[in-house]
Amino acid sequence: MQACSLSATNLACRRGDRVLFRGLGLELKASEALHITGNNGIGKTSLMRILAGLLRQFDGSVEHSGTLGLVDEKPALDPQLRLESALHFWGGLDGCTNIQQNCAVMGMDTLLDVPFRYLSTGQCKRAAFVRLLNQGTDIWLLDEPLNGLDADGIAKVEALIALHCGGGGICVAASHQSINLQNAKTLALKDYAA
Ligand SMILES: Nc1ncnc2c1ncn2[C@@H]1O[C@H](COP(=O)(O)OP(=O)(O)OP(=O)(O)O)[C@@H](O)[C@H]1O
Repeated sequence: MQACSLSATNLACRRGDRVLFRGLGLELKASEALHITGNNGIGKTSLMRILAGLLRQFDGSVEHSGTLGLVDEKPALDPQLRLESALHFWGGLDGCTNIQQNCAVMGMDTLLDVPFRYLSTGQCKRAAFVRLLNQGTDIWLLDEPLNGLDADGIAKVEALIALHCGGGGICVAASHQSINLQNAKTLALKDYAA
């Protein structure tokens, strides 16, 4: 993995007529993790989408080196396809050769024949993490990564994050839930509320 970094300077976000936050800065280097906290509607998803380059900030700048992978509520897996085929569509583009192995890591290897649309909420979240593993990106942006997961799923995701950061990756997780992120910094979005 290349040495990665992620920083944001003086960020502001506006949705519709409302400025949600302003003056937000963060700086992460290889092996670091950040937990972004805040109540419903404060702007966590908006911030994650800005960091991912999917939403334009109102002010400020974001810089990164290394590849980005986002896990959110929309895993972009084709609901009409069997899980295996849906994963292979993206896996082919990502050049991933160990899709089966990543499915096993998330406990999804017995569900490969099931159409994606039939998966439960927690199974969809696990599939989203399989996709993230398949991508092999340096910087993980995780929006509510534990939503829908049972205790086993939570333990698996927390272990994956620890492994990712231990190997030089960066993880930013936005959640109102507590997450066991080793040595993580915390950013309370309310401190930047406009
Ligand atoms: N396209 C949009 N136009 C106008 N307002 C929007 C738009 N998208 C989101 N918002 C508003 O921006 C605010 C922040 O939404 P966001 O999803 O970022 O919050 P959040 O902290 O992730 O919330 P939650 O914890 O409930 O997931 C909300 O009040 C939401 O209604």
